[in-house]
Amino acid sequence: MTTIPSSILLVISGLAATYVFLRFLLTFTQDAKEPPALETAIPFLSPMIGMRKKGKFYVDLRDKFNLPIYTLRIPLIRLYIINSTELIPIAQRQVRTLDFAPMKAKVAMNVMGASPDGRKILVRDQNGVEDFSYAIMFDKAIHPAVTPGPQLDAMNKLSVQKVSEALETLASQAPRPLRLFEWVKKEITFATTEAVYGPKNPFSDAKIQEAYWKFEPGIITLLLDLYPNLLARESVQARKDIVDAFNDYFVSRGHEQGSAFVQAHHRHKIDQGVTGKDVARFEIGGIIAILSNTTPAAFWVLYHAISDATALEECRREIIACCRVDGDICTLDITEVKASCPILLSILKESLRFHGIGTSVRVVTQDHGGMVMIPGPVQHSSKPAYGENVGEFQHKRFVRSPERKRPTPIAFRGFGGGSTLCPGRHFATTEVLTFVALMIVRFDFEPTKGEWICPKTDKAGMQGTIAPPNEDVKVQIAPATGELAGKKWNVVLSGSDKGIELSVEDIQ
Ligand code: HEM
Repeated sequence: MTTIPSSILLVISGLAATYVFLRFLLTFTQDAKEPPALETAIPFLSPMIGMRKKGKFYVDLRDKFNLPIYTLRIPLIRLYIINSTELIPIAQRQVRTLDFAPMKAKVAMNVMGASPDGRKILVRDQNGVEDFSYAIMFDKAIHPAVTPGPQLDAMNKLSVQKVSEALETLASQAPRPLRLFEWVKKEITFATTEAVYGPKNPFSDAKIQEAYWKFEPGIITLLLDLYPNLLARESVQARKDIVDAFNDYFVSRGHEQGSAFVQAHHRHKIDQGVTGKDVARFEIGGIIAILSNTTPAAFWVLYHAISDATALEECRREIIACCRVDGDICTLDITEVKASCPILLSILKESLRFHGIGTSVRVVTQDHGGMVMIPGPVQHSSKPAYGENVGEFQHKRFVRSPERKRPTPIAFRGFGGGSTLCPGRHFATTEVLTFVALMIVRFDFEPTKGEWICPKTDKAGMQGTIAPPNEDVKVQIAPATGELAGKKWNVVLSGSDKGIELSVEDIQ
């Protein structure tokens, strides 16, 4: 008979004792008033392992346990995860009990690399607002510049012009092959930053664009402060290059020729006492906000508009209906596109739903502390909210029609919601719609592989709210044939003081 060596027996009994202790700890430290704690295989540790699956982890837990809200216990912190769509507005209304400002301060300190003085500004109470007043006052400071009205129109007009110029250049090169994501990334980064930063835009230097895409993958390592100088060296160096370029920009007063948005952000920094190179460091947060989601969003909206023949035909038809032809000149007013192209807008929202990976996070400032999380993928895969075909990309899902059940608006988290609702949504949407509308009326597309194969997204990091594709899509583009072939394009934005419905907050 074989016997088990005593050392192995010792390890097994040690593990069993640890397991019993952890289970005991979980049960006896869980308050009856808290949402139920999930019975995970190894208390405290299993959730940490599961989180590697990112958004899918929370979707799997929703499907397995079917709870409206639950507690996940990981070492040192409680996470309260909201599944129920109805609970979202209730949680979002508790603006200071469930507060994003402390989290934003942490992001700002670590990711932007604030100096010791800058760190103090991020956490302090200024003018009696309360702690973290920098973050709390930020939204108010930039609000007029990004809300529908003349200031936003001015920034939108510049972005429309830059997108239109990029497509003019592309038209002069077509037919040609294109690596779609690489190209979209480059052109959208340029158009967006030109519109925001103006004629002295630091991103007009290709090296600074490259630096941003080197910086981005290290954001989470920087945020968690996981030895970034060792584990995210490339990112730290790239951040330094961006900060140097933006320091030159602010010192030479480049922002004074930029958008109302960059000016409002700059004024906020100065009013809060930010000085020296921190003015440039604090811009890093703004750069992440404007670039990280806009580029994958533009890619996916374009991809889904051109890779489905029916969607392409229907979308083209509604855009062509907005074109005014006068001799050789075809004029397209983007304000009309926004108002009269419901299929294109639906593809945009469906792309954000289908490829959305963002989670809204709030810090609990009372009782046991911890964090409340609203994972976007849980809402975006909800059958009660979207119906049985929730797993499919439906290009007309968001088009209002008597034949179709309207998706529950609260369950659309493409732009987040509540106090952290994306303030740049109207700007970003105008740019993406302009870009895709022009692409599909001006060009024809053939996948180089002979068929459209939708890239997977499971390699996406956690820094953005829309997953970029794992690999690029190669296409052959050619000038579009048809009634508008050979026309000269005049793209305008006549202006609007009304936004379009992009989140439930826009409806209320
Ligand atoms: C299609 C492109 C974009 C998408 C999908 C998007 C989405 C989002 C989401 C999901 C959030 C976080 C919401 C939350 O945590 O609940 C957010 C925050 C933010 N976005 Fe956007 N965004 C886009 C483009 C932009 C642009 C172009 C700007 C600037 C002009 C911008 C400015 C911001 C800012 C400043 C925040 C932080 C808000 C806060 O925490 O107070 N975004 N965005």
